[in-house]
Amino acid sequence: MSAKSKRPGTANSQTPNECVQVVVRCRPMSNRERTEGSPEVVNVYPNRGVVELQNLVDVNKEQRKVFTYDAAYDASATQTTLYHEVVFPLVSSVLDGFNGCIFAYGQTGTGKTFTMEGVRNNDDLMGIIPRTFEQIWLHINRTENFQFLVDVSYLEIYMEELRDLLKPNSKHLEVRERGSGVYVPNLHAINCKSVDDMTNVMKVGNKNRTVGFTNMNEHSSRSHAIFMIKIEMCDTETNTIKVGKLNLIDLAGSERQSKTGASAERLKEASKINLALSSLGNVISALAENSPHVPYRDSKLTRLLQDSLGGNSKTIMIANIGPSNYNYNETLTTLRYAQRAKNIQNQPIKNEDPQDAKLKEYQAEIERLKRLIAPQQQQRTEKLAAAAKKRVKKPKREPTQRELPDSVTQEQLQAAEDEAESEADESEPESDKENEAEVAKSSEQLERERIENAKLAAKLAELEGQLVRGGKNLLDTYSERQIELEKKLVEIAERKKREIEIQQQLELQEETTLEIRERNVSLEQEVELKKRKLSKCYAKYLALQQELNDCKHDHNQDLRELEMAQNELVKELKRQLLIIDNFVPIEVKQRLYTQAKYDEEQEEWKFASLPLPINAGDGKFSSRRPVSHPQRRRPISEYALQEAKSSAPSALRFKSENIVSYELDMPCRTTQEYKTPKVSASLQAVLAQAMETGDDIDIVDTHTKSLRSRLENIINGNASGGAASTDDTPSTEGAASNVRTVKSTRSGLPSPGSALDSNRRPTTGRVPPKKPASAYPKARGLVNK
Ligand SMILES: Nc1ncnc2c1ncn2[C@@H]1O[C@H](COP(=O)(O)OP(=O)(O)OP(=O)(O)O)[C@@H](O)[C@H]1O
Repeated sequence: MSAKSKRPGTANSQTPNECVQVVVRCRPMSNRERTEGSPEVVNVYPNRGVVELQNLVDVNKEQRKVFTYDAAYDASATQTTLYHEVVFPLVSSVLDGFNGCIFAYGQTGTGKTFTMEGVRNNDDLMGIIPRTFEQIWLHINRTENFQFLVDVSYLEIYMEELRDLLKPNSKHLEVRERGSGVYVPNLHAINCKSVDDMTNVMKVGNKNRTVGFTNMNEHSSRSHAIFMIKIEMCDTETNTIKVGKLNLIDLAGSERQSKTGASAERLKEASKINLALSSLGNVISALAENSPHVPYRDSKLTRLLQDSLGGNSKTIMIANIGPSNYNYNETLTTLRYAQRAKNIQNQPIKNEDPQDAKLKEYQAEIERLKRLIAPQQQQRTEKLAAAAKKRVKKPKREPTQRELPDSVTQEQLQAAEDEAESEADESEPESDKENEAEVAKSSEQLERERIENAKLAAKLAELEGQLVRGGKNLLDTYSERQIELEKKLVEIAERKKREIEIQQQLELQEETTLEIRERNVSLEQEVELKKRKLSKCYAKYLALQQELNDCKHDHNQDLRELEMAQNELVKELKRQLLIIDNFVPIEVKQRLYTQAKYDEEQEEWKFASLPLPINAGDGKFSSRRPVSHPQRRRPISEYALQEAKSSAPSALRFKSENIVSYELDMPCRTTQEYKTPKVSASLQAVLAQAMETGDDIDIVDTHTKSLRSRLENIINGNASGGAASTDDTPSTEGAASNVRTVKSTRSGLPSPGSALDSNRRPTTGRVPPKKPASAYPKARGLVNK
């Protein structure tokens, strides 16, 4: 059944939802535990409702577990304290027409039976059940203008079977459900009229209860026992009825086979007990988690507890635990279940004017019987009178024994008979045989009616006897002082309960305050941290901005320097080109152009060595040097490069190709010192025009183009008389570009006629994609002669 779909009560008033009240009770150390030297691991703080469990089993786990409950009792708590503080208010509610349930839960041998029943014939050690008897009858005896009907049943669930403890041989019992809740049809109920009646019922039931011996407990309950008290109350002034039901449950203890030393039979019992308890645990969990499905139907126990857990009852769970480390795991399980049970919400209802109240039935029956008896008595009296008149001679009749239990009715009857007889005596009619027969006949009829009447009266007396009139024996039961004492105890209990609640609230508030304070502290720290981060970031930002400005400044400076360098280079280039074109003989120029080669690796122009004559083997020298791999450059190692640069004698072999680096024997001088020729005015104008570059050289393409074209013009003009360009010989334009000795990456200026000569260094400073290989390894500067 769903926890949300609460069963409606029958004409009852509903109170707000109420959580299951959970109380933990820790028993003292047993003798066995003491002798075995098992340490105590449970600390109870009764004024805060707190239980602390120390973990000595697994050092890796949390050392202390703290649980908070509605109330917690240590070994020193007395039965009286527990009753007045926990149970008394609940029983008062039951006497006000509510359903109530108290159940003791826990491991075997932790004191469930001790808590519920206590020690017999010992006022101090008396448990909850006998104390409720006293409270109930004290209430009944105090309450005037009320009629009470108190019925008691006692049953047990043994091996998942319901057994009537008051009628052990009764047939198979079942749990049923109806509008007002779960019930057990055919369960024997005994009407009680006093504390003694109830105590006797309990004793009879306990005698029939299944108890066994285990290692953990000498008198271990092997069944779940449920003592049911039903109190029907009728206000005789308003004629309203209310019903209170109280279930007092002593569960069998959960146990471990290894610890209890269970025999085959005990094992079977234990498995059933554990099954029912685990289904109770499942129900508690499902209710605590507000699950849509609550598995009440998994066991008889949970079906019977359906109203008490998540139903219409006020419920108290007493979780019994032991203090010893030996039972650490079981104690932890019990405490956890108890913690969960705290979240179960019930919807208690007040059973007012229920349709199925026995008291109502009884009252109706009594009325009916009274109505039946009264006219019959009247008739009888009249008949007796008439018969007496007719009687001539009064026959002396022995008075029959009155079976009527009701003294009032008997007196009335006696008076009527006496009256009739005296009347008959006074009139003294004459005896007549006919009359005598008639009288005898009517006497017989009267006798029959009288017997019938007596039966009805007996039934009436029995019904009336079951009903107890309230406020009768108050002074017999308790003195005024005792009542006063009782009230004070309840007051104290109430105050203590409030104290615990306040203490718990205080602790909660302290925790919250601490949390807030911690949060505040952490927020302040966070702010401080963020401030520091922010100032760091700002400093970084300023530094970066400065860096950016510096970079910009440097960049501009570099740019200016580069422009200046470029200008210088262009000027130099122009100068050199002019010199070459005007003063270097064409053949030399051609040779230089042919030999000039751009070294990609060293990024500079170099003169390729002239091919040496090679001995072909036949005594003749071949002009061509054999190529190990045609059309490929001979690889030059880093070592070779280094050696070529050094002046060591061993380095000669690496310099072999660079003929330019050899010192030549200077020929005898055949020329004269150069004297500046007299340049004609027109030539000077041409030179001046050629050297004219302006202060700032624009590196934009158009400008470069114009410059280039001007240079080309100069070169072409000067070289027009030289050798004509062929496919095999580089053109003059190509030669002009080959003269460059500056690193073109630095100048950034594209060489003139770059489109015509593949040997020229590309304008971008990068090697252009290779063209299809020609017949000669141009890359090495080799040309067909
Ligand atoms: N609070 C207590 N003060 C003193 N003795 C106690 C207390 N609780 C339990 N005991 C003792 O511990 C023993 C076991 O208690 P009890 O039989 O009530 O356990 P139980 O939980 O009902 O066990 P089981 O589940 O096996 O029936 C008994 O001898 C009982 O007197």
